[in-house]
Amino acid sequence: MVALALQGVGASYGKTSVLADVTLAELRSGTVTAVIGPNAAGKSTLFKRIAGLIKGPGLVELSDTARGPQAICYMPQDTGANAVLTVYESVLLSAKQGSSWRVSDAELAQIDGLLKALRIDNLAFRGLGELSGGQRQLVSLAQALVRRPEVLLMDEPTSALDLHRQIEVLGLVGDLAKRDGMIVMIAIHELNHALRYCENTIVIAHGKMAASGATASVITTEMLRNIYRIDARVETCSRGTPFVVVDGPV
Ligand SMILES: Nc1ncnc2c1ncn2[C@@H]1O[C@H](COP(=O)(O)OP(=O)(O)OP(=O)(O)O)[C@@H](O)[C@H]1O
Repeated sequence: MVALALQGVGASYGKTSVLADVTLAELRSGTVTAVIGPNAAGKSTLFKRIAGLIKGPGLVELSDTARGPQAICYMPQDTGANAVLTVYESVLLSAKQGSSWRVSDAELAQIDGLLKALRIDNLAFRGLGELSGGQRQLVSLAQALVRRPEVLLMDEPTSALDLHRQIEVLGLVGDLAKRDGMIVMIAIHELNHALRYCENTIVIAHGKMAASGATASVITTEMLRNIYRIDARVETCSRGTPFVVVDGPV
């Protein structure tokens, strides 16, 4: 079991500060948290700061974990495809990051299972350079999930996927979070997915945390007006799922 908390976290690029004072009470194992907010708000920067890829003020506190920094995996928005590798090789390479090169049958079985779960097993021996954008995104997901991180930071992981694949992937990630006790944070623009798949939501706007808490308490008419500058309502469908109805710009 792992827990993650942030205290006064910030980040700069050169002399320009783009993120400041992000404080977050403990996120717990098995939970999925949406990170939402307008373009250029600082969502990816927050992930890079949590993953230790950039430095800055404040504290990223990870509870005792045997795996140290390896416990955190950041899946970036754009993953440069190494065209030389096949899908299978790239996932295997990711699984072996930071460990010995000996490959066990269990690890091969894990990769096979993951490719099947993501329905890309048919692509296993295709070169990464031959894939569509959505297929590449699914391979990036496999590369992240195969590492079995304790904290998984996913930057717009479904942006290139069709609607069927989007809900399949978000459902799978939620199931794996619960099964393996992962903390998952997902930067996502589709607010209906946040409402449906993420128990908690953080709003980042202008490099600051504007709100955080249970998703239903964060995605409100008031927040949509203040942060996104849209007139909108959160309604509940006949099956009980909340969704955003947009009336227009403010
Ligand atoms: N490597 C960089 N060097 C300088 N500035 C950067 C760099 N990366 C991002 N920025 C700037 O930092 C700010 C926050 O960017 P970030 O990528 O964190 O936003 P975001 O919320 O993830 O945006 P989006 O929803 O558009 O992906 C932006 O103003 C961006 O231009």
